[in-house]
Amino acid sequence: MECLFVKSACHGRADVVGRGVLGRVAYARGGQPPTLHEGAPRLTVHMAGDNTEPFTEIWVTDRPVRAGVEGSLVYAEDGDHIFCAVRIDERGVYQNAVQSAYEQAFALLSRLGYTELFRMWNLVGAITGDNAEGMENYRDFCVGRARAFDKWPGRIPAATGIGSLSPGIDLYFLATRAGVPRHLENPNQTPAYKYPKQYGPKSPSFARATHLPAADGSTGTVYVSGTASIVGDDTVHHDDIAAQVDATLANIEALISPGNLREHGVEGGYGLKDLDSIKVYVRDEHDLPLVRARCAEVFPDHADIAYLNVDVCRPDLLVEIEGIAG
Ligand SMILES: C=C(O[C@@H]1C=C(C(=O)O)C=C[C@H]1O)C(=O)O
Repeated sequence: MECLFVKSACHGRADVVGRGVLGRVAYARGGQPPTLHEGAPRLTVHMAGDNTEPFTEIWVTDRPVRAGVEGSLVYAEDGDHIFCAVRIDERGVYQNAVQSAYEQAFALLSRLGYTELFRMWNLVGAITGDNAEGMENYRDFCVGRARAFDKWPGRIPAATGIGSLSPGIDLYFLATRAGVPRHLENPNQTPAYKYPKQYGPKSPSFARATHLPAADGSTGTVYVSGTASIVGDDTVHHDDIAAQVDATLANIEALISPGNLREHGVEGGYGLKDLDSIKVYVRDEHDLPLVRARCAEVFPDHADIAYLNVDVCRPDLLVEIEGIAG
């Protein structure tokens, strides 16, 4: 399985043609709930604006694909991996709907035998705005997700929890039955699931990264969660975008370094030049040029990299970066 970013509606990219599609996520200027489109799940999320380019993230495979719909979940599987997407429409309080969407996804993964959830994306409208009861939408979301994980026998994987530009919550997941993932923490950050109560009644359920082993015995793939300028559990470098970018990059470097992988029982290691499928979330439009310039310096020229001008999960975070090392 491989992730590709296609910059326009064009289907002509050579590395997509003729391959199976497990899922498409269109980062677009409006949203659409997931459906089956050309035999594969397609979710359209409202996350591109006037100053950032829409693109489609495509999960491709060389194995035969079987797609399906179950309740509000849309999915496709290839025997090794499954992609699954669901949308939660706008409502006053999200936690019950989030718990139920996660539980339905978990039930599907269990029934089809993809018991190793390794990556999830949570795209939350008005993420730092308040719900109908005055609780921040992100905290409300975290309550529902945590309740679902309390009952899930598996481990908590890598994730992104980020703002989107329309109300409601879009979720998509990747799980596997090939190989055992290892979920990684960052030596410089408090595990998010242990954040103190000041950040919300239920801590965010995610790991800093998830490692999937390779079939050929090489280091394998590290799915890096959305990473920001947080040290311990504190946001660092308030109102300083350049310093927040550097702290974010330092966090990613520490996370995927040989030393940290070894701590988690994984041989090998990566640096920023090994990242691909990179998404860079920037809160304030006026910071885009600086962030683009810095990312162009540190990430490989050949990497797929997309910029999105959206809110981050804490009001004081100006930037967040995710990617895949391998
Ligand atoms: C930036 C942070 O968290 C964000 C929120 C996440 C979530 O709730 O799933 C996952 C990673 C980040 O997108 C952080 O706490 O460091």
